[in-house]
Amino acid sequence: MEAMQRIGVIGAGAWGTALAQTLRRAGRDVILWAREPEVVDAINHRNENTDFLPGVALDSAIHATEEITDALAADAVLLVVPAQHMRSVCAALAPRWPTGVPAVVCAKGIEQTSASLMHETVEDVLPADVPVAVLSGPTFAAEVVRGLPTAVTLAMDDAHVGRALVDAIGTPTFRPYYAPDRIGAEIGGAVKNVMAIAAGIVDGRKLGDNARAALLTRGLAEITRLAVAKGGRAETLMGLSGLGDLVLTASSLQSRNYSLGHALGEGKTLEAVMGGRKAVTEGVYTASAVVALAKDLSVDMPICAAVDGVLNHQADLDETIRGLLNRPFKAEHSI
Ligand SMILES: NC(=O)C1=CN([C@@H]2O[C@H](COP(=O)(O)OP(=O)(O)OC[C@H]3O[C@@H](n4cnc5c(N)ncnc54)[C@H](O)[C@@H]3O)[C@@H](O)[C@H]2O)C=CC1
Ligand SMILES: O=C(CO)COP(=O)(O)O
Repeated sequence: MEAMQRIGVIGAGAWGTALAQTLRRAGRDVILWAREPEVVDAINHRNENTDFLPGVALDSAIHATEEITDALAADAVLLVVPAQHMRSVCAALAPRWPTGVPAVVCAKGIEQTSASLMHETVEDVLPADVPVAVLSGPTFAAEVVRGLPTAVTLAMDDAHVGRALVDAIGTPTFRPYYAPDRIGAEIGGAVKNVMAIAAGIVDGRKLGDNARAALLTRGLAEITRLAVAKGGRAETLMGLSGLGDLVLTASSLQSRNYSLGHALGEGKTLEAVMGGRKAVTEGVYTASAVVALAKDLSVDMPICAAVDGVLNHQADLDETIRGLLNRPFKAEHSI
């Protein structure tokens, strides 16, 4: 397969911007679509994304555009819009998508209206010949954009295209590991956001380090059950896009999801926290979608259901915690 030199990036939030900078470090030509004209202007004229990733000097060769289809003049296209907007954005791209050019899903979430994973949503809308990969893993944009060492999972069935994408995106400080399992990679990335909200609640409520460790371990068991029921591999969840991202996101106030949970645990309301935020907090939307998906697949996901109850059904926080702690004792592994 020919080397991929020109890469389109759809979405110039924090993550799309950090990926564009990474691609420049890898020596690629980058065209970055931003929804906001002021973001296009700031990137092209001041080499900074003042709205979504302020304070970092971007490579001056990153070309931002307001015209979404400009980003399709590329050898591969990264899709970096919030999960609930992925379908409408892909619908705008579909009629002009170049034959056979791979798409890489970089969002982490499950669609609320359909309980679809992002690669399923993208495949629903883009032409059938588009190979769709998933990029996921422990990656705070603010660290990636500065070139701090990071490793990720690049998942797709086709190892040949996967290898070409790894070569196009990878640098010594941004190391993609190929995996064949998109389902596992996506479920790990999406559901860890819900677990991070739960872990933030545990810490904000001062329930202790033991409780956080228990939550994360049982949370990983929940995530793995869902991934396997959907057709993914358990081993993927032990990798960067599973355990790796869960550990990162569920233990740092840098995370929008964890910090939301932390504030809820301290007694703030969802409206008060979200009202002051421009950045997307994916776990808020994925919580209800994951509960619907788990129901479809008959998978028990008590932690996700508890988070959904608190966020979307006015469940009392302390009663919800008591409910989880009073579940019947059971074997640690299915026997
Ligand atoms: N920020 C991070 O560290 C990481 C984020 N991600 C994922 O990347 C995805 C994008 O997140 P961020 O770049 O952090 O976003 P952000 O929170 O920095 O910015 C919000 C983004 O949403 C876009 N947006 C708002 N309304 C829209 C609409 N109607 N249609 C299309 N786009 C719209 C804005 O243009 C902006 O690009 C999310 O799924 C997130 O989970 C993944 C890895 C790391
Ligand atoms: O996905 C992320 C890190 O891997 C970013 O997490 P937050 O969206 O919670 O900030």
